[in-house]
Amino acid sequence: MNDFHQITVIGLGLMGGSMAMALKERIPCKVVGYDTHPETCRLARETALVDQVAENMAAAVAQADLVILATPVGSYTTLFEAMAPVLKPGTMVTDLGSVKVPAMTAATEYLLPETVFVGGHPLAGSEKGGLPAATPTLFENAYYFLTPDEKTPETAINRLKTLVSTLGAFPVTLEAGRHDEILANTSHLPHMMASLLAAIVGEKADESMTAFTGSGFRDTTRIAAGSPALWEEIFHLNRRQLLVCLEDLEKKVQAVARALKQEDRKWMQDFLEKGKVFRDQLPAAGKDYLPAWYELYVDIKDEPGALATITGVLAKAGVNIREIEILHAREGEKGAVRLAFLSAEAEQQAMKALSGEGCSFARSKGEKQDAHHQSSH
Ligand SMILES: NC(=O)c1ccc[n+]([C@@H]2O[C@H](COP(=O)([O-])OP(=O)(O)OC[C@H]3O[C@@H](n4cnc5c(N)ncnc54)[C@H](O)[C@@H]3O)[C@@H](O)[C@H]2O)c1
Ligand SMILES: O=C(O)C(=O)C[C@]1(C(=O)O)C=C[C@@H](O)C=C1
Repeated sequence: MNDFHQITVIGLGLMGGSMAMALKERIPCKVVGYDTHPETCRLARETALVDQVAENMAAAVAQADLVILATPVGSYTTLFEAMAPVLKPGTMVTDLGSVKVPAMTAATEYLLPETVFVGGHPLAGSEKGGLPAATPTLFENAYYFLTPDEKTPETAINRLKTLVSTLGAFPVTLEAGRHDEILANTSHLPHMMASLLAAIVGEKADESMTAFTGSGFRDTTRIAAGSPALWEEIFHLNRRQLLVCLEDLEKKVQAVARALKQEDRKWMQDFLEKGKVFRDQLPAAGKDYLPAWYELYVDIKDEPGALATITGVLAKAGVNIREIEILHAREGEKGAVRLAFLSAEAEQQAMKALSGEGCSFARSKGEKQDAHHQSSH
């Protein structure tokens, strides 16, 4: 149960705006917001994003039971220093920042001992920034890291876990250093690779190349459109871990180049095979943390209304879809929709309902089941 009477969100951009919306929808408490950008404050007031947009940081946090920082991590030291004398004793502070060791260090250094800081980081976001890009569903079905340390009271961790679960996310507790190591590999390096790919084509200043960027290039570079200021800061703050990743990358690039030069096609085939195997099993990755998923891959023709047919059939059958994802869809061609359910029962119900409509689908175990096969059971 939520026991925060007032939650204050500092920074009302993509992440803070989404957090404020989600809190307003799901948590019965007063939500106060603060941002240094006047246009963001104006929009927040105009759209009634929060119950109150504070005039200054001190006013925003003075009565808060929980403060959530949703600003760039580089701003934390100044913010912590300014809020430390204003916070009520026992107030909890958390954040949404992408790098956790510097956040934990700044909190220890600048917040008073009676303030409880627990680092947080939802593994959800977008390349688009600012309040206009915010959405209340951003945290649904997302992993949400919490990085307490050995001094963090268990009750504080549990209060945040409850809040995170109420937002529809999956709380995962991790040591801050381990978090930064993992995210260097799975988020920060990919962002750098996307920017590298964008640079390779962009710097050629060749119009044909820009024109002929297909979905492969677009898929692999989407995140390069993220805020340069935000990402430069993330790279800088996690540079130690990122440099380890880059050393690994350098070795791998050299190995690939060597195989090409030596025409070692077997090596290349094996390398590509390993990548495919890893990528193919990704939806199941993280199952140590997530409750078991029951997944169906439904074949669809990529045409208007195809998705609505599936969701309509399942809604009629009263089946709750936990996650939905469109895969490999290209205009006018066949694609697939990945549906995830939380129980085997829901998956069974979905299979029954879909086969009744003549849909073909595969289960995540890989066994192909078509409408005929299903309806004969
Ligand atoms: N963008 C993502 O996909 C993503 C995902 C997870 C976590 N994060 C983290 O969330 C945080 C916010 O990122 P975002 O994408 O929402 O950025 P954003 O630019 O959309 O929003 C940041 C907001 O903070 C405000 N701000 C900046 N300094 C401030 C200060 N000192 N006081 C008050 N307001 C201030 C800005 O005016 C802006 O409105 C970052 O720490 C980032 O690492 C981002
Ligand atoms: O999907 C995206 O656009 C993101 O960049 C989200 C993403 C990521 O998955 O790497 C990026 C940075 C955040 O710290 C968390 C999530």
